[in-house]
Amino acid sequence: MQAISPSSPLVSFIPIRRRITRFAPNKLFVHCIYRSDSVYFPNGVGSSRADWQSSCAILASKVAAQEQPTDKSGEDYVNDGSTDHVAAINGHKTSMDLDLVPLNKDSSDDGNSNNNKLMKPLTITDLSPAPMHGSHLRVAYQGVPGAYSEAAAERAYPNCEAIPCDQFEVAFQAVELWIADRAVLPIENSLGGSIHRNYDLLLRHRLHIVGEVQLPVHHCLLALPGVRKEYITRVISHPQALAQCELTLTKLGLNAAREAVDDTAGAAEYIATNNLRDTAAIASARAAELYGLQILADGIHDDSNNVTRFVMLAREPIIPRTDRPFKTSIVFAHEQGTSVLFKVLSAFAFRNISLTKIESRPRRSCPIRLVDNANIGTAKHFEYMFYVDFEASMADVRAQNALAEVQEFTSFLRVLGSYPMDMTPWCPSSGD
Ligand SMILES: O=C(O)C(=O)C[C@]1(C(=O)O)C=C[C@@H](O)C=C1
Repeated sequence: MQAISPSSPLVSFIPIRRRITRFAPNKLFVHCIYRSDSVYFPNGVGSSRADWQSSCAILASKVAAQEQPTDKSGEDYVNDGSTDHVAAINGHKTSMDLDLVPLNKDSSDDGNSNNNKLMKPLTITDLSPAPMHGSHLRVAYQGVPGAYSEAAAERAYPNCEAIPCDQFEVAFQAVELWIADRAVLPIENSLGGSIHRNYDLLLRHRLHIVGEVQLPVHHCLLALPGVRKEYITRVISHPQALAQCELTLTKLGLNAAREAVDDTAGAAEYIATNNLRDTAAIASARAAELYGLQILADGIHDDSNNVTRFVMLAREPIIPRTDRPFKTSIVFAHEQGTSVLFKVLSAFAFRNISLTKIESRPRRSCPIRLVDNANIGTAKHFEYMFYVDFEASMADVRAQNALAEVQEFTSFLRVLGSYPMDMTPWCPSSGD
């Protein structure tokens, strides 16, 4: 496949995706992305943004406020206060594209009302759509086409319209503003660990976790066609991808500096756009194909069990069930910090509820607690928010009782979501 470079335009002005980027407070811009002879690279290393994209719509806050849908699903809308509601994108009313229950419009539209066509009553399935129904859903992810997050969005919601966003924060806002229906974002990786930014954003925003996807991640070392390993002086990729390939990069004997960029596919795109013959990217085989790069080394992650867990986010929670394995994610804090941790965790242990993950993050509203002891001095304790995932549904009475107890020991408690566990058969990464 041809590289995208100034001398070899691939396809001129064929819209391939919408990409969302945040330019200014209170305004979100949705861009039609055009693949022309130069390629946009987010926030990075020598971008040529203007050449590659053209603005399709400016979503002004006043228009949005007038047209904001007033149906039930909009009532609970909450955002962080930094952005306004948006109701129309490129002429489409955003609420119409959601997977809400379809209404029979025949009787009111043409005057030939057909009284036999009565609306079907709502069922529990309408209220709690299965998370795998992806068609017509617009799903925000961070990165550019070819990113693992795009693959995760498509796995979570097959046939969805995957919408690239340049930052995690933008993906959250896209859902809050009804530009997207869901977001699919990485939360932890089996080798690289937690994606802390998304833990912090879960707390700052009001979206609900409605599902999870565990994606085997198969990394390749990519470079321009004809480039040999010996020419490489720099390897660029997402920090997580660099961490996941750290040992293998050393074993390959590359004498190369490592540089972090926004996403793996963006790294591949950047090399292609700027015709860099001394730089390699860590990215997927699909990114190699999309941006016309060759695979210098295949499967360079340090362990074949390289899996990233993504969470699926929505404006509304799903109704928890007990007929299949569910997981629940909570976040809590206490003025006495770590001293209550044992009591909180014992609420789950006594009920035989397994914890699958525990993470702590700085408590930014009061990061330090001072304890004065006149004789000895002042102890400075760091304060944390604790995130816990446990294996039970909120419909399970054991989980309800455990949380009632946890509430007694904490000053802050929020359920981030109760959602079906990813139970797809184990299939370690073997090439994408
Ligand atoms: O850069 C990408 O391709 C991403 O989708 C991001 C991301 C991450 O944030 O962890 C996702 C999966 C891999 O673990 C590496 C990078």
